Amino acid sequence: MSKLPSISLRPGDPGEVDALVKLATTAYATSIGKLAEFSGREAELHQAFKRFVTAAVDQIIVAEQDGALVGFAATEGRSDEISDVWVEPAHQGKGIGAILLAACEAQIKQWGFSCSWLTTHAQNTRASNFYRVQGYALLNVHTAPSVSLPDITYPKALLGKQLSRPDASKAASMAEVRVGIDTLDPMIVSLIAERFAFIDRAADLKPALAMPARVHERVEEVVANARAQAEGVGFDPDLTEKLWRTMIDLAIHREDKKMGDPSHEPAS
Ligand SMILES: C=C(O[C@@H]1C=C(C(=O)O)C=C[C@H]1O)C(=O)O
Repeated sequence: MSKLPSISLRPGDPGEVDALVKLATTAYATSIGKLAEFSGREAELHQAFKRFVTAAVDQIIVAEQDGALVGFAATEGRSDEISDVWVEPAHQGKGIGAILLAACEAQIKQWGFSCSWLTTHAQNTRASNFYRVQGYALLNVHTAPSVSLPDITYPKALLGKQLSRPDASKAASMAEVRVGIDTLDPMIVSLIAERFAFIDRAADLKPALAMPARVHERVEEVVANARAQAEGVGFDPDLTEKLWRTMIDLAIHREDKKMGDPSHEPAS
């Protein structure tokens, strides 16, 4: 059985400014630093991080694993913007970023905001995928200066997440109804996109297993699960079944198309 990482969070300490700056500059070099024109500017970047960490150290949330500093995150003052999430490269992919992000979101919610937002380099696909999985929706892509070195501009993705959802029973006007719907739809679309990524993987894997696109027993199992889930939350199971059968038909159609397409290269 694999050992779960024992991550603990605590506020930053003024005595560890240099260690935090080192962590951030190392993580930066392997992400944004590879995408934007920062070469030859390492010393200035180091200074910029040092100024930021020194000024904000008590607002920084530090992650430790077995006593070692493995990451940190920060909000832009007491605001709804998450300005920094850095994880030591050797410790990336272990869920530390998700823990740090959730800690920032909990603070933002506590301060009374209903959304959190952040920017990342638009071509930093690893970061974008991470934030998408954590529930962030892409709001726009715009060109803006680097916070650390403002003479350098690069395409930034603005990502946002709804931290608390509108309550339908409290919507008093059609305008509020529509705000509620417009808040939920981006989340639903993100989840559908994630679900269909698994459908695409099924189309990759099924040919080698001689499995057809439509597996009747599995379809019935998925529909039964959705009906049970609907009943559990007090929603109409028949309506849920209709929605799910339509979605599954679309999924099977997509699998069939991919599997029959001679240009489709199944992943090994
Ligand atoms: C993903 C699969 O392919 C199809 C799609 C399904 C779905 O959308 O959940 C369920 C059954 C399958 O026929 C699968 O076989 O599990």
